[in-house]
Amino acid sequence: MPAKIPATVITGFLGAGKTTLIRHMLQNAEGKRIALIINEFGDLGVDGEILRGCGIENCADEDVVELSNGCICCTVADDFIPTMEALLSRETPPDHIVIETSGLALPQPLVRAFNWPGISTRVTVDGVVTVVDGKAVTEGRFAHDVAAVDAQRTADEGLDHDTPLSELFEDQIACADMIVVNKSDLLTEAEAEALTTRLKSEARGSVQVLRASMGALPVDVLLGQGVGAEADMDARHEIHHHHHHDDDDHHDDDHHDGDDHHHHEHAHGHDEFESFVVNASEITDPKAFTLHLADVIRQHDILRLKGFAAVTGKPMRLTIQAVGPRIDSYYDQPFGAAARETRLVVIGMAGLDRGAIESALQSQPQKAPQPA
Ligand SMILES: Nc1nc2c(ncn2[C@@H]2O[C@H](COP(=O)(O)OP(=O)(O)OP(=O)(O)O)[C@@H](O)[C@H]2O)c(=O)[nH]1
Repeated sequence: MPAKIPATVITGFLGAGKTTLIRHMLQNAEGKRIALIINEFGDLGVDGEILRGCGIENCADEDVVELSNGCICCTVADDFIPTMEALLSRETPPDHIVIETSGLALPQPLVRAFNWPGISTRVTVDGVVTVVDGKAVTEGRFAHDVAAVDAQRTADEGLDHDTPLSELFEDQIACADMIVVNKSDLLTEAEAEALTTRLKSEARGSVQVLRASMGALPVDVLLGQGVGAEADMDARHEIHHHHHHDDDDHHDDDHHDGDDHHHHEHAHGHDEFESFVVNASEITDPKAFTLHLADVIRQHDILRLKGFAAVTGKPMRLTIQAVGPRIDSYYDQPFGAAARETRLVVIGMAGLDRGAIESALQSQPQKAPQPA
């Protein structure tokens, strides 16, 4: 029997830097044939576009597979398993499979899926890498400390108080074989130390915690962990229970039958989020536009905004990435055959004011204020 193909699961909250880390890995893969499976939240395939557009030699377009349904933990059977089977039955199967989960996915159901008949004999989970936005967590956004997050939420009447942000984060930590404290460039030495110590204490015992900037870690460190995570799920319990639990003791597990126990524990956190795509015309002033975006993000509590903008007079598309209040933008490649338009995916907690956000993003901001 041929050796099992190793698969690495890359998880981490929205905007932590999963795509950036994968891009770096592909650029440094040195001939290793890596197939990528991407599961994005929202229908704009930005991560797939970024990775496909990277022009990396080892990364042929056909090696980037996007799962069509938003949520990997609900669509394992319909979407993920067939995708894996198709990959495995290729004439030249990949040396390694890397799966990028959506920033809102729980990794546990995905890892469990590797125990499926027909999959378990051919693939094994080499390791689960959880990418953490070091800056955001240090600032207390989607932190572990549920009490602190809840206190913050309760203090801010504009926020829904009963949300699974911190649960998702903790589940992603609980499932990790390796935790990457990314965005270290934005942290002081002391902050990086403190966060590393804290994550080590929250994670399972054997877990490595590594710092990185722009996901730059040696490929040999990321891949080849050889853990076999799918056989070790008991150690990776989802540590959180139904998120209504605190409010209502009658929601305890006991009235659910055993089979749906795990399902119940997941509490379908992702239903609490929504995403949509906004199309807009060309923008004339990218600087003014990003300032305007920052306002819209703040005003509407948008968690993540990403996509491409067409800028008048520029043949290249402007990639825009916002994680909370921080916005990056850069020209990445010509539009080519794609329509010259601005397309942005917006992700936030359910209840976003879609109409208001759409019209705000579609309105052209005034010229950027001149520096004094
Ligand atoms: N300063 C800094 N920015 C980073 C770093 N890593 C990623 N970023 C930026 O953070 C933003 C989000 O990075 P992505 O790699 O798209 O994050 P992701 O986890 O794939 O995001 P989702 O797929 O939306 O969950 C981008 O603008 C990146 O350029 C880092 O180490 N330092």
